[in-house]
Amino acid sequence: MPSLSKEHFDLYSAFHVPETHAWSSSHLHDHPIAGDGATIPVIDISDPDAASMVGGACRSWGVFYATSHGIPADLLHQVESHARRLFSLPLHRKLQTAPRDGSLSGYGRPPISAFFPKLMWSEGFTLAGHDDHLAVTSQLSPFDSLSFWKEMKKLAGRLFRLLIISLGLDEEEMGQVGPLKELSQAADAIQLNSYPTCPEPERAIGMAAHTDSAFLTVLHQTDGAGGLQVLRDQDESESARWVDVLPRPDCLVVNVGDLLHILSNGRFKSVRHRAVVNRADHRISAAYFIGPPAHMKVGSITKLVDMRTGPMYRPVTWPEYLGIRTRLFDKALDSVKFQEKN
Ligand SMILES: C=C1C[C@]23C[C@H]1CC[C@H]2[C@@]12CCC[C@@](C)(C(=O)O1)[C@H]2[C@@H]3C(=O)O
Ligand SMILES: O=C(O)CCC(=O)C(=O)O
Ligand SMILES: [Fe+2]
Repeated sequence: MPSLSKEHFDLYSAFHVPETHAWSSSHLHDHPIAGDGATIPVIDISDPDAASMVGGACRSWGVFYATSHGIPADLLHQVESHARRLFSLPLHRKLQTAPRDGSLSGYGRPPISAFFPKLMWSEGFTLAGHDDHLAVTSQLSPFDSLSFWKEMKKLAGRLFRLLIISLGLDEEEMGQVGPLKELSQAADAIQLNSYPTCPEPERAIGMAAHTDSAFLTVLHQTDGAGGLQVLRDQDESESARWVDVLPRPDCLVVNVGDLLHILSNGRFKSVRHRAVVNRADHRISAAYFIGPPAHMKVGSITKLVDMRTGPMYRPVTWPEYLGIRTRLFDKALDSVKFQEKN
């Protein structure tokens, strides 16, 4: 019997998927898996035409691969080995950094675990800011992550600017988004995810289907079998399908979050995604989330609002939105929507 600490099943020594981690087929097979036809956009973000390509991908897919992203390969490698070291520690050591007194930061299950009757085949470190990154991981696996946080924030600022340009906004039309332009004042967080190999991957899920709440998520994943899938529901003619987001060399995965969907008055799609597991490959991912400063209310950019129908969503701050999601999860976005005007 694999070792069981008081509340954590040891995923690393499991010979089967226990009932606690066994998901129903109806949940896991809610949509078919797309054939290899579906191709997620791969965008060179230093291309002169990058703004319209990034804008187009975020409208239709809500996700794309970014190349020429400028994050040094050895920095990504360092973060990956830092994460592997963290996750390879004994469970009781990792549990010492479990989130305490209301903080989000620390080792454990992703916050969305609370919404599901079954446990996911993954573990994670949630880091709500660089200071938390230091506080949580310094006694476990010292790593100076500051340059990673800085580089990811700079990249996120580049991507955000491309999106704003693609919306055709000029300075004053930026309105309250103005100070956000370079995202220098933005708030950010990192989620390190570990998906151990699974003896019965068809019965488990690494990370259940969700949308991210922030403006943008920039994700680095280890090479190998992959596991991230995005839901492509392009049009009525075909049912929605899960599309694999396989690891690609020199590519980071960028996806739109709920708050960018709100800011763009619904133009950019907050893509639903999940992570499946496999028998052979212990997968790690590092997701960087960037959003508005904690006190800033985010509503639809005025220029994008059709004056007849008014804005789609009411303004919320990121913390407010996380609170709404804690209560309503998948219904969070609908709960901040102004009722459809008939
Ligand atoms: C700043 C963030 C963003 C969070 C909450 C908080 C810290 C942890 C992030 C995640 C990481 C795992 C999926 C998710 C859905 C989750 O449960 O925790 C993310 C969530 C969000 O994107 O809303
Ligand atoms: O590990 C992945 O590929 C997805 C992780 C994710 O969706 C998240 O951390 O929000
Ligand atoms: Fe996510």
